[in-house]
Amino acid sequence: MRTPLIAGNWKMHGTVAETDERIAALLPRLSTVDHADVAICVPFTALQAAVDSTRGSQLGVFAQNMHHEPQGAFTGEVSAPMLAELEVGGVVLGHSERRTYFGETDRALQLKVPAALEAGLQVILCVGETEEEREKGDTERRLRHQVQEGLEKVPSDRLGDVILAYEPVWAIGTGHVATLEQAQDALAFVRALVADRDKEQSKRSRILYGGSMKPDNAADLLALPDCDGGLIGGASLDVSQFTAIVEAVPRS
Ligand SMILES: O=C[C@H](O)COP(=O)(O)O
Repeated sequence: MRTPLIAGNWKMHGTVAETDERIAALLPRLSTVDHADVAICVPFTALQAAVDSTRGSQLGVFAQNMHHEPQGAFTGEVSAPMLAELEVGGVVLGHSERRTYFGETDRALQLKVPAALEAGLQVILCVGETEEEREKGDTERRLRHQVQEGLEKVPSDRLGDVILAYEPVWAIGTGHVATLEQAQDALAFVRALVADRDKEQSKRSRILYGGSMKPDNAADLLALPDCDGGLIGGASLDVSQFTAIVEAVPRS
């Protein structure tokens, strides 16, 4: 009932030329994929090229950030209507790198998430604890805060439209993937937090795992009961690895 999503977060990788080249290699390998949604999240400067070269294909294109206001005196920022005008399909919000390096706050996300939905964009809202928070036993407290704040201004009937990505910060780019038990516990906890707002909507919520997902661990993670896909960083830059992860999605 929930279509799995495999989203490749390219982060700050991909000139226009590299984007065209990678998409050209990727599309033929996705032509038989009908069991999952697949998307790439590319830098702002590559969005137009990515939209143009994926038009009519099953590969979606997401941005990696946006401002909550539709326009205004916010030098260097890009708004949700601007992304929608480019025919970008969605946006990643609250990635831990934005929280850590660029001061992204839960309060800002409270405004960004509904603004993106309002503009017709899909949203992948990232949440996850640091290593220190996990060691202190604060994982659930951290996730509760991030999920509740991020969804606070989302109307109840749109809650299930928000894709959540559980990404333990200590697993991102480290090769140190969460155990299956850690991942399932956190994914189920995130779904329960949505259910606290609206149980029916929580059954629609797609919840992804992210953090060192690779071809050799993807099948086990993607088979977890509350795992509806993956947000893939490093491995998404390699067409063979990314395709292998898409192929690892269970066919129901
Ligand atoms: O957005 C993706 C995550 O940060 C995961 O990155 P990674 O697969 O390189 O660990």
